[in-house]
Amino acid sequence: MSYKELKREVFEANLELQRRNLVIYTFGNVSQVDRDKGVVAIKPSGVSYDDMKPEDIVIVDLDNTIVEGTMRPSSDTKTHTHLYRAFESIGGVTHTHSTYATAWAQAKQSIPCLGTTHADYVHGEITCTRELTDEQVNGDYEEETGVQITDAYVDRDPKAAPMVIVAGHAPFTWGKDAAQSVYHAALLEEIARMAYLTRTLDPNTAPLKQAVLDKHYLRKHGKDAYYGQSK
Ligand SMILES: O=C(CO)[C@@H](O)[C@H](O)COP(=O)(O)O
Repeated sequence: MSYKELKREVFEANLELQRRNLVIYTFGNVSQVDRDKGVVAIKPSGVSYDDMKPEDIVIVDLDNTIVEGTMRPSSDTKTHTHLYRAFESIGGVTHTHSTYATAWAQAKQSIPCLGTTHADYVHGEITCTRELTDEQVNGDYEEETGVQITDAYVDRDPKAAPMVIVAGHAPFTWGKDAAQSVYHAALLEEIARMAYLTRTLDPNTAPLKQAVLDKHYLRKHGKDAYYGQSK
């Protein structure tokens, strides 16, 4: 894929964030990796979705050095590239501040699997990371945010749970490409909203039985399916 084609795909994926009401103003960002070229295309920092153009998308390498582009890459670039280096199966990353998923992140609570809608897409809870330590916050903050995410996946397949919420911050999702990472961000927001409303109706709602969770997840994705369909 040429840089121009990669930028176009990432540009369209970023616009989809706004179309799905997952962001306002300049919140959030989407990227996609080209592993053959060793580069990542990502949203420029601080640019509103209404003003953004395909040529504004910035190309960086996996060490965060700008390869092509005149604008500053997203402030979350180091988190994106950390995930690409750690999770070799992923091709796209999305970060939003969508309302319900961010509320669970601010409450520092993982989202339990309370129903089959959740189970169709995530094989278990949607994990909330540990809070960053003061040392991490005062260090390379964006890189350390990525570390908190990958630390939560030491014993977990990122394909089986392509969405996470960062304590005190907001969600990150991923997928086989930028478009699918946005699709997972939209699914996360809906699942987070359902879970919030469920627990509002009954704070003691028990998680879905494991047999039902397994049935729903595995019939859709199988054990080795690569994320399943994305539309
Ligand atoms: O997480 C944050 C801010 O907390 C970011 O997602 C901003 O909401 C968008 O930053 P840029 O991508 O425009 O630098």
